[in-house]
Amino acid sequence: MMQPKSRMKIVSEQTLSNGWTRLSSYLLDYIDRKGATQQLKREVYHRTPAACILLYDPKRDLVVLVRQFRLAVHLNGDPAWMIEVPAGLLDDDHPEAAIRREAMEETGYRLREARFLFKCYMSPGAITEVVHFFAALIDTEDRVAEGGGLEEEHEDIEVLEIPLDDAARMIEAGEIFDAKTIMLLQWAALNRNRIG
Ligand SMILES: Nc1nc2c(ncn2[C@@H]2O[C@H](COP(=O)(O)OP(=O)(O)O[C@H]3O[C@H](CO)[C@@H](O)[C@H](O)[C@@H]3O)[C@@H](O)[C@H]2O)c(=O)[nH]1
Ligand SMILES: [Mg+2]
Repeated sequence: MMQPKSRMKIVSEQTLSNGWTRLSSYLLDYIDRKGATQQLKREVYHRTPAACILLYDPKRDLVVLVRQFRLAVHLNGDPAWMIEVPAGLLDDDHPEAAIRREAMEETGYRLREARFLFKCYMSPGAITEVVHFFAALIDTEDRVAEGGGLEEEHEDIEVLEIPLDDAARMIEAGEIFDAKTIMLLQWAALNRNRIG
């Protein structure tokens, strides 16, 4: 069998846009499974890595979620003050350091242990972004600040504390419709007895 690397060669890359994130267009020589060479054009959005976290309080049996405005969701005509797990870009930090920082900035919770679960590509057809998933147990006394996001970045983040069962129902009701959030809530439901 042909090695995957020799089946694909990047012929050219052109930057289409270089704003907040770079978007580029590639030409590839690609050898398909039958051995025929195809020239493919692919556009890629170069997003940097990110991390997200399930914050679960076993005593109160609740999760800490955040609500903020998401323009892309608004443009699709969906309710745009989206409920999500805390998340953020790594900004060159190690994933665990980054998620500790984001949890504090967004929710005011200082994490004790943060457990790495898995990493995922959320949209591998076009976006380089890989998201590192974490879970942490929290308690009321771990909330040492208000959260709400960084003023200098104009973040306007509402902190929500929602019983895990209610959050699960909100997925079914279409009130929670962010992929990373659904994945972590389902992980919590599957592992409730082991994490509590
Ligand atoms: N100026 C400018 N600022 C931006 C732009 N896009 C985002 N920002 C700012 O960049 C910061 C990003 O905040 P983070 O907490 O680091 O990231 P996030 O937006 O929560 O991202 C997480 O969720 C996204 C949606 O699920 C994910 O796409 C992302 O990878 C990550 O998981 C915010 O202050 C936001 O306002 C932009 O185009 N221009
Ligand atoms: Mg964020």
